[in-house]
Amino acid sequence: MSSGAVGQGAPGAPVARPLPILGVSLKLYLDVAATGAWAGELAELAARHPAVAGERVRLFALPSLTALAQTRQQLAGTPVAWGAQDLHWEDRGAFTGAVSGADLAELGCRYVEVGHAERKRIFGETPAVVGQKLNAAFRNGLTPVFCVGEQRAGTPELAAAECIAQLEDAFGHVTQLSATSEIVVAYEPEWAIGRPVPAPAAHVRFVADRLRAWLGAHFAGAEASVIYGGSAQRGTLAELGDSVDGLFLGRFAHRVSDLAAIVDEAAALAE
Ligand SMILES: O=C[C@H](O)COP(=O)(O)O
Repeated sequence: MSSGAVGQGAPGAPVARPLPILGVSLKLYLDVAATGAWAGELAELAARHPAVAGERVRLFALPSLTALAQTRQQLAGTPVAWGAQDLHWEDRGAFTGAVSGADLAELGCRYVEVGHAERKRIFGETPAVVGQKLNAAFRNGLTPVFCVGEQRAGTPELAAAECIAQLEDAFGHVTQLSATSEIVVAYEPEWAIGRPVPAPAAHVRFVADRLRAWLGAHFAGAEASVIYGGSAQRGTLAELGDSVDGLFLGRFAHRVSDLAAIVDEAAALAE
């Protein structure tokens, strides 16, 4: 871990409790036109739902890169934030096809996803690459949605240890935290992504608790949230309660009516 980068707080110090957060990654499921229709409905939901309009529940959307500029136009002026699903670890240079965190910040992105299981498994991102990308997010004032999760189903103790090792590995590359840095840790067991149902609630609660404790010891003073992803859907947040700060949604938020029901669950938790 880089000296001075983290560990500003005393071990066990409480992390500031954030508002419920619901993030949606569209991955590469929707084309540009379908993303436009979805974002339009999302903007309407934000306008009519009192918990979103009143900013008691935070929403963010991560469309595919080609739909990002359009999504920004549709969500500008709403309480819904937007961001990207990936970034490069350098901001400028000869990096064909790469996405600059500086450009994402210029496009008004608040969030950027780092270290998703699919980036590691399909695109071969190593822990060092993930750590450098985490640093690039902080450097550019973006809030990383930092994904951690065990590869195979097992005990919650082993899962928590694997996730914390991923956090420690990545934070070893972080040199650019500031007093206003924020992080969202998305706990996504790899074996629960793309399935019909999420991981068992007791498993998620145990791991989320350990992640919160780690953040309390190493990221105190900054806003840190732990959200759950991996086939999260209607009913998941109601079951998890305040053991998590929200959800990272995929397929089960493609219908904005389903997302609205999940916003209701988050609003109930916020009260
Ligand atoms: O990015 C989102 C997560 O990987 C969850 O996706 P999923 O709910 O479709 O399994």
